[in-house]
Amino acid sequence: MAVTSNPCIKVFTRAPGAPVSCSASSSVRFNVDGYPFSSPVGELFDGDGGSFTLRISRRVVVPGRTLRLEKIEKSTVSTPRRWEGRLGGQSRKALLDETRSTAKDEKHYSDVALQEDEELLKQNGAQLVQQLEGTCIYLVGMMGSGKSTVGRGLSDALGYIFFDSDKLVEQAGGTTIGEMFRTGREEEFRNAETDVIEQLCSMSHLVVATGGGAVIRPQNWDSMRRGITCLLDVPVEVLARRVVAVGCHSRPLLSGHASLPSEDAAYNQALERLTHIHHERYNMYRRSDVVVSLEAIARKRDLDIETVTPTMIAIQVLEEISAKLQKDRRVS
Ligand SMILES: Nc1ncnc2c1ncn2[C@@H]1O[C@H](COP(=O)(O)OP(=O)(O)O)[C@@H](O)[C@H]1O
Ligand SMILES: O=C(O)C1=C[C@@H](OP(=O)(O)O)[C@@H](O)[C@H](O)C1
Repeated sequence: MAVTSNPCIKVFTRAPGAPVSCSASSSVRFNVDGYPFSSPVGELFDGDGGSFTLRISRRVVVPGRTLRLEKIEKSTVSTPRRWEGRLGGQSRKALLDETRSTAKDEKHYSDVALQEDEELLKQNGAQLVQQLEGTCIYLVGMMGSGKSTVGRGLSDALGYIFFDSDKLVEQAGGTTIGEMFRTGREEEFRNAETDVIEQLCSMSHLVVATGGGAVIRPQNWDSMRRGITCLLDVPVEVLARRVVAVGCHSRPLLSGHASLPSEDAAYNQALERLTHIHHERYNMYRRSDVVVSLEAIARKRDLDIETVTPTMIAIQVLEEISAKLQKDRRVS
């Protein structure tokens, strides 16, 4: 993933040879490997019908390849709806699967109840997207708090694009996070994470699952403050159970060098490390614009905390963000 200032990229219309007609108020929206960009046509030059070159004035991620233009829109603030067809179905299914597997005891949740939540999430998403006007959402929180799982569902409900910053760091470095930590390159990982977050923050219509440690760097906050930050607050005992269930190999801060004799031992080790990290970072996590607490959702719905589904959490995230936006509007 290369970062370039003032890059020029060649853009082709969907149908080669089709005329490109843009008015001064148009904006061009397209995506590169799933990264959405938009650029006012003021920066567009060399149009020749089927293709034209676009100068991008902001710092953006440019893989240096030919792009296919998806749409030219008449307004600089465009709706993200056009992404729905491509991304929506799949991530909605993923969230539903995750939610169903979370509802381990099927007696807790009938299909009707699950569908009602799904419906509510969709409705809340459709309402909030109007208020958000493309503002990005950054999910922060401890390892295992559900940033990736909940983030996918949120992006689907909003018609936003979802990114997991850990995955982008791995793609950029051509290695795994586990490998970077194992070979003593945590600093390199943190720098790459900062780069990725900085690049993402120049875009719009994104839900970003940040890495659990993104909050430790003020520079990351400077980037994330361009959007809305949301903390997923999950008790450490729940986190430990989750990460042990999937194995700690992809979370190097939790896995030791020696393999542990039992699941109990793995749980105790994870709990101890998570408690320590949580204590160290607590004040940084609390800087988030909104806080979504798993305990509060469980109380509100009169549920056992372990049975709160990702869909329920995504609904709460939308509610908290909506309340924050309304409050901000009242104040200004
Ligand atoms: N609400 C939930 N209930 C039960 N398990 C969950 C929930 N949310 C996430 N998980 C599980 O916890 C693990 C960690 O979730 P993940 O989304 O990867 O967290 P993060 O991105 O914050 O590290 C995954 O195995 C996921 O399936
Ligand atoms: O808390 C941390 O410092 C880390 C959290 C991980 O991300 P998840 O929160 O997605 O597990 C990953 O970025 C890396 O292992 C470091």
